[in-house]
Amino acid sequence: ASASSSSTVEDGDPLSPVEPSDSASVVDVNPPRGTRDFPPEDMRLRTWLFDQFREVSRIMAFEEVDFPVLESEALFIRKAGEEITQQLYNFEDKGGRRVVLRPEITPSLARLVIKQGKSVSLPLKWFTIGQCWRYERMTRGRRREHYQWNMDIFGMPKVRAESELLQAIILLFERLGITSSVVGIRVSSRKVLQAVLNMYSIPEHLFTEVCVIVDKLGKLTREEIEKELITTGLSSEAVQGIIEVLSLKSLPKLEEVLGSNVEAVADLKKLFSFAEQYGYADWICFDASVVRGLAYYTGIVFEAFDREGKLRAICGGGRYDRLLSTFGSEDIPACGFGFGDAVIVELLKEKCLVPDLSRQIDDIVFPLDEELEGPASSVASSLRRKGRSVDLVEDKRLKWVFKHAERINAGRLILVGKSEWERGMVRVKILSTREEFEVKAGELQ
Ligand SMILES: OCc1cccc(Br)n1
Repeated sequence: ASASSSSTVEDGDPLSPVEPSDSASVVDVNPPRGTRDFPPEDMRLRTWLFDQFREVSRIMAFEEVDFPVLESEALFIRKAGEEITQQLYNFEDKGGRRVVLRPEITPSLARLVIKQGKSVSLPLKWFTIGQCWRYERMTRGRRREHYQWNMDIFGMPKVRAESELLQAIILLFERLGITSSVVGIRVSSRKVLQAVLNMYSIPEHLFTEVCVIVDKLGKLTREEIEKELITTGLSSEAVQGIIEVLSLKSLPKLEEVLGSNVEAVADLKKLFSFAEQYGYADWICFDASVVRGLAYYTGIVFEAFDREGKLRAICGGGRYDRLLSTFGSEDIPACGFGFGDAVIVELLKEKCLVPDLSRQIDDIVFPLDEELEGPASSVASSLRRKGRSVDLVEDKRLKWVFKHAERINAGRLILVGKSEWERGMVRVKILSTREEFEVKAGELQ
């Protein structure tokens, strides 16, 4: 979205007139609306979280990939009325190209799989962690960017793919100290809705639109959902039938309603039986109301939620077997999820599960006066070349240095003093034990 030249832009916040740089007023030091800075403490938490994402991806034998945040707008033009495509952060670049800051990562994955063509051996298991954007009117004060961990499997048509992705999500929760009593994962299949629409002979072309509407169950009232469904042309009998089936939370009941030979039932039964074997059955539950809001899902869908119901979905995903053909390529069965960096942090903070991530520095090197700044450089350099983290401090009073050592949890204080240096020595203080001794500068480890 580009800022207009008039006094306000479409999201209502008045544009401050651009001040000449020599004016008294300071530039606005806040990041753009809806975006975040990551000062060191926040960055340590983000890095720790992303390290957990990476470690689970490694354990699951996935390969890391990456894509530009900037993508062609064409990758995201879909007609199903999804929120994500109605909030595209789109603009025209200086070459007249229609581009976006990507709102999700799956289409980029699909694009690369198509581009790689026959050179990739299937199944392929790829993951990435990347920033995603939306242009949302700030009236709702929601963020415009977040980071998403995505794991996707291409070329695995059976529910093994969904079972693998569920294990990845559950391994992540367990690494964070979250148990199945705190978080659950609702699982269903869009084939449930497909079967219901078939029961009412509803035309295929309405399927995606109906999915996007019923995904708002829980956000809109039942009446609003029914009204939107009727608007798409469904009979009130069909609407009632859909709402009734989507309120089911028992797989045996679903089997009663749809019959045993419906693909949705077979898939879900297989998935729940695998879950027992993986040992994560207590994490997942069948809930027919789960459809997820992305147009391209075609099968099993799932979303993780906090059992207290205070937060938005923690992550979500599903099968999308026909995405590639929407880009003009031959379809490859695929399945994946997106896991955002914001809701999970809210949950960790609420459950006091954020680990101690304070700074840890091995050594502080401090010259006791100016003429020792050179020798302090060689002491610091030799320790760093041995892989130790060293904070080289000067022009400070010793009192400040001790305070600083505490602040950054330094292991040792290496004091470079004149009399010691003349004897080829430095003074070492172990900060945890207050133990102090001299060491030959050349033998410092
Ligand atoms: O999950 C929807 C979404 C997409 C892009 C950016 C943000 Br914040 N949220």
